[in-house]
Amino acid sequence: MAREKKITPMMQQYYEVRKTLPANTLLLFRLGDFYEMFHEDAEVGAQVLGITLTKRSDYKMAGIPFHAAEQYIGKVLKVGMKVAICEQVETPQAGKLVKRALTRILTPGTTIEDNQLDSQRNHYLAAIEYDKAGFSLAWIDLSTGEFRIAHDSKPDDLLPVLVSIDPAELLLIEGTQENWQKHSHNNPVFEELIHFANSRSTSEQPAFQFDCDSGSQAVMEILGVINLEGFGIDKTHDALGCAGALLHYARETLRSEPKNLSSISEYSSKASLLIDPATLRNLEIFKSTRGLREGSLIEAINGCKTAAGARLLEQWLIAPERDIPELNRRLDSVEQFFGNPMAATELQSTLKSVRDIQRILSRMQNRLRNPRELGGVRDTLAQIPELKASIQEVASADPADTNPLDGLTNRLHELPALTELLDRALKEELPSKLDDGGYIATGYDPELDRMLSLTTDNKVWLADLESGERERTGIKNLKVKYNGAFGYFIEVTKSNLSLVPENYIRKQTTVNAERFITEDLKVKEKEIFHAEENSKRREEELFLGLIEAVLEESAALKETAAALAELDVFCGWSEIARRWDYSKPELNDTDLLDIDQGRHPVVEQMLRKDSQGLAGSHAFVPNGINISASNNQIHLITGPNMAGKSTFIRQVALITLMAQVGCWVPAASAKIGVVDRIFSRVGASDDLARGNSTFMVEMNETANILNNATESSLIILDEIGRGTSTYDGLSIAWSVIEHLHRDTEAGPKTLFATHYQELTQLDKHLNRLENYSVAVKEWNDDIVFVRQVVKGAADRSYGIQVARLAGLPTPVIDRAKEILEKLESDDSTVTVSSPTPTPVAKPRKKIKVAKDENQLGLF
Ligand SMILES: Nc1ncnc2c1ncn2[C@@H]1O[C@H](COP(=O)(O)OP(=O)(O)OP(=O)(O)O)[C@@H](O)[C@H]1O
Repeated sequence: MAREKKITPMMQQYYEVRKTLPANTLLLFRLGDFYEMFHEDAEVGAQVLGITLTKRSDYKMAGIPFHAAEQYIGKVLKVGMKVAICEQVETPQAGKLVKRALTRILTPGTTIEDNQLDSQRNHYLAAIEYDKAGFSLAWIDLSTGEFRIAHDSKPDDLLPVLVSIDPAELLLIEGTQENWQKHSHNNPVFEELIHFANSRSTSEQPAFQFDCDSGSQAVMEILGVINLEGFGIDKTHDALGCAGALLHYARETLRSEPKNLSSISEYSSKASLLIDPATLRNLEIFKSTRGLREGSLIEAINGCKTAAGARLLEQWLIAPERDIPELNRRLDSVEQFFGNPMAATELQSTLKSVRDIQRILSRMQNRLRNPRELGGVRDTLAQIPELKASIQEVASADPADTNPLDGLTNRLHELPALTELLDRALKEELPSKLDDGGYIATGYDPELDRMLSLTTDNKVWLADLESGERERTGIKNLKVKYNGAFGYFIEVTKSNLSLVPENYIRKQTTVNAERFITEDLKVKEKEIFHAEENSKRREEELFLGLIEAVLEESAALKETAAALAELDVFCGWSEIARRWDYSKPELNDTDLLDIDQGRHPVVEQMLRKDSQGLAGSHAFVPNGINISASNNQIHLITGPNMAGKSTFIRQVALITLMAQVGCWVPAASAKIGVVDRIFSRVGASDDLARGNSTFMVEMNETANILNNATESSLIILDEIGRGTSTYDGLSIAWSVIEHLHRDTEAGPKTLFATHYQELTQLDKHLNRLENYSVAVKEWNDDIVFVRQVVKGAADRSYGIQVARLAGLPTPVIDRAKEILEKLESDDSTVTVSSPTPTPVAKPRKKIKVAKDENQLGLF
């Protein structure tokens, strides 16, 4: 029989904690100066962190030094796992098991530590519930205190915001993912949700945690209110269940209430410009198709100098507006800085010294405090008077009575008493760790000064002791030293031992020397330890007092931080507008989109970069558009490959979006009738990983557009139908256009780029369709791209010329020309001449318009 193994009390303690943890969690168990992992955790941890796996008696172990823990924890969170921290919560005593407790569970969505967050991006934890009542959503950023909910009967209307917030972690009711899988067959919403959940850390929680009543109660409790009317939210709001689940999870992981939540707000899809997930990807709003920030719209229009500014810009892009007064406030604010470049530049350079108050405050409220961040509050407050004065300079240049910047200035609080206190209390240079001590300025607290002078006196006493003893004993290299194990001692080298006086008490022998203490030194040592302990305790007390003083002003500080972020976005936008020659768009509620000399914000910057800042042959060619839902609703755009069709239709969508976040636009002028949605079907975004063929994706996206577009929407469609056979594709493209045109007075504004020449005939039949083309010049059988959008259809497609430009071998080009000629002459008997295969598609025939019925016939 196997001998029963004895478990040590410490390991017993370990197992007790381990069994309470959620799945996918590594337990870091504090043992002295190390966090240790045991058993399976050690194996996983060693692999994820690249550290050594060791074996002690019969279990595996892996450890990390406690002072370097943060960077290791960051690595674990990055792979989507959680980390539980079990700390020693009392001073260890020899022979006694030290008390330990779980102090924190760090998860990808709830971490608030500085070096585990991307300072430029919001960091959300989201909860979703999708049932018969509709789609509910709540999200929270624990690092800033932002807390929002949303409910919609149509999930399509909330997918845009869900995908845009891109949460680090997702909470779902137990069994949800299995349920989604069951319903996913040919249902794009479920497919999108499954893909969304699979691409981030997801935790399924018991259904009771999503209960609406208890959620509502929990939200009111945490915000300290008896109803939610003050936030414009009904107590029975369907998404309060999700909000409750978030709070429950936050409490579990922080091991205490989140203390930095002071408000909750509702996101309404009705008040926002909605951009469905496919369009967000296609238009490369938050990242390029290669998955990078570089090449995205957000990168092109980010001129922020502070992290909080960059995060606000992201928030505005997450929920673009339809509210014209709010958009005008932003556009007007940019104008103020645009007109005063000197002041704007000055403001921007001052903003560089502003610290991230939103996140610092959130950490302070949740017990993560350090002297350097406290100093950050001081340094930021010190900038406020100067910032206010600079804004006033800008604002006073405007003779109007009310200035768009007034509201912003009023939200910047100088807090003179707090500023003075922090100035007086803190040293200039501050440590990042509380334990390091030495952060309170001399003269702030007489008590601390007295304790510190004792320590200084003691150091003098020790120095005096060394020189005095050297003289008294005649031992020239006698030293007074200190180490952690023995405290203070006198060290004498072996060669001088004969000179050691009688009152020295031998303590330790080393290879070359003997160590001694004396009665006096022992007494002094006690005094020194006592004084150091006292001064450290006193310093921490004072630190807590200062934290209290900051937290008392948390509401004003929060408001100031938010205003600073706005200021940063406006200044950044004004600088971009100047640098790239943007103009202020005029927003209205008509059905018109009128852009004069528009440019693509990202391609324009890329071209300039490629030409190392020089204009000329690499300069972007501007193009305008005038399109309205009730007049010329559909623009059919033809033109050769590479001519610039996709770029043009995308730039129209991007300019509209930019105007609806309040940013100036790359155009000579723009009048934008506010749109409710932007849809796109652009490019071939293969989705094989999600089990869909290219054509299936194209049709899913098209179906979504046809089902959800309204007269106030903007649609850009690029080569619909090209993923299938010519006739099928043409027929689909044709009927899509007919459907969008509708028999009514107006329809969604649509830009339709195509290579199907046949469709250009549709203008004879559909009175709100106009033909446009991107012009090229022909020169000796070659083509030159001029990138200009002109009225009228393109006469031919020039595919073969473009293929030659791309470097296709000459024999292939010559043979292609031969085949094309035969096909165009309606001769279906193309001679087979190896190695070029016979074309499989039937030759294309011309479209005829059946004159008498006003109907189109294909054959
Ligand atoms: N207005 C413009 N000014 C300068 N360069 C442009 C402009 N429009 C497009 N380009 C350049 O031309 C390239 C091709 O443009 P785009 O992809 O829009 O062509 P396309 O007509 O849609 O081609 P295809 O039909 O093959 O998809 C772009 O990558 C861009 O670099």
